[in-house]
Amino acid sequence: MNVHVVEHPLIAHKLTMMRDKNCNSKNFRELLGEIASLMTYDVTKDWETEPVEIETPLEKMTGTRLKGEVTIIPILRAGLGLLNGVINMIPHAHVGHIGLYRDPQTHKPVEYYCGLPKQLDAKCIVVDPMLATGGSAAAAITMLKEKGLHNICLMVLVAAPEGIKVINKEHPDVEIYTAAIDRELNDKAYILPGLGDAGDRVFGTL
Ligand SMILES: O=P(O)(O)OC[C@H]1O[C@H](OP(=O)(O)OP(=O)(O)O)[C@H](O)[C@@H]1O
Ligand SMILES: O=c1cc[nH]c(=O)[nH]1
Ligand SMILES: [Mg+2]
Repeated sequence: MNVHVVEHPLIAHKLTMMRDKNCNSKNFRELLGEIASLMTYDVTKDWETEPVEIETPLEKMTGTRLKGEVTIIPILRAGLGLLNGVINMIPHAHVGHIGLYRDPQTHKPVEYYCGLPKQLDAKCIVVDPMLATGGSAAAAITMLKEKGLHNICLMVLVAAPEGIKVINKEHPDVEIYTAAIDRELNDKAYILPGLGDAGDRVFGTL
């Protein structure tokens, strides 16, 4: 399976605080951003670098910088909750937006926005806290590929086994990074134990 569970005591601690139904929107947002920054460390750990000539205050040296362009793509709305945490770590990244919501009856994603930077060779990190049925992330990745973006990974906070299977089947080239793999989906396609509706908790629309 193409899935990495990013295991770290700080991530586990913060995610548990977020799952608690008494965690308010302010704390939920802050914790989500902090976990996104911590996860970025793992997502980028094998990224290619290149040498760069610089001058310290004392002498010239050959340093290291990330090679190539980077684009972060939050899936609206909830994906916006991860954006700042990732871009704080990669401040030169471009940002694209994909707007999708799940139809409450069919649980299928409905597209309402797609705005992407032009850098087609960029490494893309698609971010969304929840991978439930996998429909939204799979549709977002298909949209990126149709626009010519092919170097794609997916960062989520909580994944259901069902969603992981869908991404692995429809997009076997895409590595998934998640802070946790939960048990299952309920009959409304919510993740159990999960953390509820991530968008509502980020934006206080409960
Ligand atoms: O894997 P799936 O079954 O597609 O479910 C996951 C999607 O559902 C949530 O978005 P939602 O539709 O609630 O939109 P929102 O972010 O605007 O709240 C979540 O943020 C994912 O995008
Ligand atoms: O558990 C879930 C499933 C889909 N979307 C959410 O925000 N939460
Ligand atoms: Mg939602």
